[in-house]
Amino acid sequence: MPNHASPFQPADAASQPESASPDPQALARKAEVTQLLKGVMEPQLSADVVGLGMVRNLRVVDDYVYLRLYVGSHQHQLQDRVQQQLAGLPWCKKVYVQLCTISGVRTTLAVSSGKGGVGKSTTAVNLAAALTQTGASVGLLDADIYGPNVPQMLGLGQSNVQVRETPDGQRFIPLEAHRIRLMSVGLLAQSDHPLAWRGPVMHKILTQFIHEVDWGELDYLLIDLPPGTGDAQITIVQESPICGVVMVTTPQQVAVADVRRSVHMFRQVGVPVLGLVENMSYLLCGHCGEPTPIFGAGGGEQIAAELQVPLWGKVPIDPRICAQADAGMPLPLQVPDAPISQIFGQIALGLNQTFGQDAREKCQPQGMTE
Ligand SMILES: Nc1ncnc2c1ncn2[C@@H]1O[C@H](COP(=O)(O)OP(=O)(O)OP(=O)(O)O)[C@@H](O)[C@H]1O
Repeated sequence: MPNHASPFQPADAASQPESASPDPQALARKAEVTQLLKGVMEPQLSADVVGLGMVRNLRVVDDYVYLRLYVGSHQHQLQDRVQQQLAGLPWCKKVYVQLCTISGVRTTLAVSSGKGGVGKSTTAVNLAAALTQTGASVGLLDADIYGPNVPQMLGLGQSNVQVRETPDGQRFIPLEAHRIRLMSVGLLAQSDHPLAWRGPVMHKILTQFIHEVDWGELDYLLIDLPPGTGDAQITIVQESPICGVVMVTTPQQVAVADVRRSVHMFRQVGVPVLGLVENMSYLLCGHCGEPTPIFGAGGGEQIAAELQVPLWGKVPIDPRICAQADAGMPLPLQVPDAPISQIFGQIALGLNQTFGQDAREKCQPQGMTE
């Protein structure tokens, strides 16, 4: 069972990069605000809003405080709590709290990797499938502009995106396969053509994708990020209420440096990295069952220990993964007792203990349910 007991590392909104040259008074006030915000607890997660990475872009300009609060659809009350907590600041004329949320979505998680081709989309799809098997409602946003393969992996390769007019403007309607709701940047492009977007266009399209999809009610939204730490990842991370990252790597030593960079990027913006999945850890011999470490060994353990991120699972190489991806059927749904299905099942249960129904029941008075 993955260790989800304490997935949140201490984060300090005051330590985020300053955009302007630091003014000592503003810095002192920002530290004061951060300290106060550490007193605002999220009851289900038993952690404060700063440690959870919910407070970002905190700025103090003269006597005014500005911040963004990244929350799930069930956590809007934290906006009032933050306002109340900061109401007593003697020097503060007004606190502006911008609520950043995705309508209907409780928990947004990112699936990320330091480099391409390590199995990030495979992890996202199989984890989404494993989560649906726990009874959760799950959406998958394929934001990998370099290789948007998720529609194919769910058997939705050539589908068209429908748009609905709403009083709040246009909304994309997600596709659905195997009880997973899906939206993908790949569905915007002609097949076989690259998504050749320059910076501002890419920023606009990704932002639209995050905010203009009509997901309905979701327990989990998984975002399959593009690999690395470039513009696209930063846009997505800044625009979405990601409350944690699942980091995917391979056992190879060369993958470790990329993971390190990626983890530091998330920590810099205050987003907690919850766990590490080491993919392609070994090949199980079809005859004798002997594991062979094709891509080296030890990378996952090394980076997990160094960065203090729990290693949630070591996923073997299994040819059925490729076959099921081509067939559009996630392995946990087709072969629930395959080792890979079991590993993702355990990770899904662990996530539910932290974010799901299990955790909600724990923090409610006896006998009450939502
Ligand atoms: N554990 C595994 N066993 C066998 N094949 C795997 C495994 N994990 C991934 N693959 C295969 O490796 C290839 C790359 O996987 P995937 O597309 O998930 O990687 P990615 O990190 O998302 O890549 P990209 O950065 O290009 O989006 C795919 O063909 C996939 O089916």
